[in-house]
Amino acid sequence: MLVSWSPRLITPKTFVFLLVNPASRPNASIQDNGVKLVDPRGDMLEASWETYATNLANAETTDDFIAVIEVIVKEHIRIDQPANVVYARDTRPSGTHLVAAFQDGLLAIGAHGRDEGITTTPILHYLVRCINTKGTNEAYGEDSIDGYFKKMTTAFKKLVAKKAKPPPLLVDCANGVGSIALKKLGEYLGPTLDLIPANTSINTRGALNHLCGADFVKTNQRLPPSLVNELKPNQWACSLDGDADRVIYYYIDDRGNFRLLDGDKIAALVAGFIVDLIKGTGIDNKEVYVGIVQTAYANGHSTAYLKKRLPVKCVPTGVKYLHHAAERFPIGVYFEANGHGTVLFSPSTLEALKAYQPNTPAQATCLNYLMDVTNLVNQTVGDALSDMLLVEAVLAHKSYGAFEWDSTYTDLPNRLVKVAVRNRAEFRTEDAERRLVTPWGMQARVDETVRKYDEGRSFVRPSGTEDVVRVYAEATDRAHADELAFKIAGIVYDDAGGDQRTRPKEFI
Ligand SMILES: CC(=O)N[C@H]1[C@@H](OP(=O)(O)O)O[C@H](CO)[C@@H](O)[C@@H]1O
Repeated sequence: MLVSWSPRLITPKTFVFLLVNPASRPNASIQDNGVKLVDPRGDMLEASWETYATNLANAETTDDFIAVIEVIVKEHIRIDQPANVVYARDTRPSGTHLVAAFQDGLLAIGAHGRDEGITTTPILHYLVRCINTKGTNEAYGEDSIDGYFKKMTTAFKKLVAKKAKPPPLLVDCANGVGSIALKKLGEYLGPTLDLIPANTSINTRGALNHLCGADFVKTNQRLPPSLVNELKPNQWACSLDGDADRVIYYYIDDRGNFRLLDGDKIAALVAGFIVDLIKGTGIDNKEVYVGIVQTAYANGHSTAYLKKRLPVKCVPTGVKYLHHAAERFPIGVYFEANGHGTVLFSPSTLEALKAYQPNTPAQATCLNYLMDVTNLVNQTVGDALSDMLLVEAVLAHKSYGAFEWDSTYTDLPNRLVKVAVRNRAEFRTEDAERRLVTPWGMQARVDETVRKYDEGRSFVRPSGTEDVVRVYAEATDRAHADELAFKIAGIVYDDAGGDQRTRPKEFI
């Protein structure tokens, strides 16, 4: 619904009465002095009529309207001052035009802009957190790109100081902005870790993510062709994605097989390390513990492995869901199987760790390492470079190679396919996207098919980023996982397919 609203014609209170229908938005209630909202996490947000009056002339829809209020109130935004916007771009040629248009927009509304040039998504998130927390007791760091690299590499160097030097690391930069950041990272790391960049053609049109990058490796479950003659057996390597917010590891085993070490494997490795450090500190505080957040795409064996050891929560696909769920744990480790994730330490956990007095030198060492981990991880968003250093630090601590890490648990073979359908809005899900509500009857057919496969699991969900429906399937062996995915995709296609380009025999 589009609503144009002029504050001169209608009072904000009437506006809210008109738009916030308590029946459709049971989490909003009209009060004498303003509006009360309860966000999905149960936080109570309040806003006075004055706040509405001064700010909401630009809100066009009910959802915009509510979202604006929620952010203003929750983040204590000073609405009487001009906005301060930090921006940057990636390496795509379209970036220059987009930035120019964006700068015009800033000028038009009288906002201050700070141009950070070409940099990664996670670095931009880092800068915003630093600016917003400056001078508070949650100050995150120095608000500069140098500050980002210094914070992360100082922590990494402390973590690995007494460990054997890790072997040189081959890093596929997806021909994206990660290659610029990786070079800089190498300068800050010095001799601590040798990084060997691959796929760094940032000026070649069409090269971004082409036959390389985290998504290529995860989806195709094979090496980027450019690394085929580079990677030696048992040497591990990693791939960043185009804006360097995800990372995937892999290696070639003794028998020449490609082995993926994806976001689930990273979560298991990192969570195990943090749990060991907490135990090592001797801290006797039931409120300091690790929880895991995954999506339905997490491999069934990773979920089983983790559930035996830690609380595990499954949320819908998308980092916003994972991040918020992880904030609810004292230490929340969240990773999508595709390699996007990080670790969040709650403010009270950080306070407890800072206040804790260890009793032995060994406990003090563990506590220091834990604090180094809090500085190494980018707690604002998934960050390929920070996650990569974290993995390298954990491997160095555990004296693990790729094989030992891979042996934590064995992945179930799995297959992800996509189906173009008439209208993906027909697909509605529940239970963190693991079950279909509509089209009516489809879930029952999926269940009936899945039952025929040992350790079979499959789910169907509409993509949030592409006009397709995704089908995921896993089973005890490769042929069965492929067959199950193919059969479920067939069910989807028969009931709702509409595009001849994705007939079942062509599913990818
Ligand atoms: C199966 C898969 O990898 N889905 C991706 C993809 O979402 P879809 O909603 O599946 O299109 O893009 C998201 C944004 O990058 C990412 O968070 C998510 O993991």
